[in-house]
Amino acid sequence: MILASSSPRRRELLTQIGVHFRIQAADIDETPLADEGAVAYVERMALEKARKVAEEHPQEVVLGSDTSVIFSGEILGKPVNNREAEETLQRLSGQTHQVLSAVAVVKGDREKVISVATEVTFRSLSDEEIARYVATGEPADKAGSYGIQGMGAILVAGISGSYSNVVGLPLTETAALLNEFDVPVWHTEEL
Ligand SMILES: Cc1cn([C@H]2C[C@H](O)[C@@H](COP(=O)(O)OP(=O)(O)OP(=O)(O)O)O2)c(=O)[nH]c1=O
Repeated sequence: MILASSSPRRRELLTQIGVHFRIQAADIDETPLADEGAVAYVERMALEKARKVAEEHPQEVVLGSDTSVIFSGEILGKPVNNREAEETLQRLSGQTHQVLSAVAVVKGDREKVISVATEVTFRSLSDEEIARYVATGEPADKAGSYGIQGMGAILVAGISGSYSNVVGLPLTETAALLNEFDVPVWHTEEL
């Protein structure tokens, strides 16, 4: 199968569950449509990434995914610069937000997409701490301007739901989806 992603996190997560794959990143326009809801947006992104690669490889199973942070009805993607990363973290400080990841699997004309939501609560962060965190560079390529798997772990007071979903790929649901397309995962084959 092919992972249609440039994200090192997704590569690690998929490896973690014993899936054999190769990588072909799909570059797509990630602009939300006017009035597009958060679930519709992440599912469309995941599908477009998977479809783009599947068109070139009609016989193969292709997985695409997208992760966004949702806070007070707004879709927060990756920050465009450090200033925006700081503003995002100031907004999320002391609050609960949703991390929404969609996973799309496409093989030829057959396609399926699911999405999973995880609630993440941040403790209160000082402006100084936010500035120090942004200066590490970690927020730059991450939805919501943080990485729970990295230094960002200590910004988090707690989560409700799937952890891997926050990092970029909900593993329980991904394994079930791959199973439907007959892609082996560790518990379906000898490693
Ligand atoms: C909230 C959060 C996001 N992220 C990352 C996961 C995703 O890689 C990224 C969201 O951007 P995405 O656009 O979902 O993915 P990507 O551009 O990194 O890779 P591709 O489109 O090629 O698949 O944010 C973390 O790594 N940790 C976190 O805690």
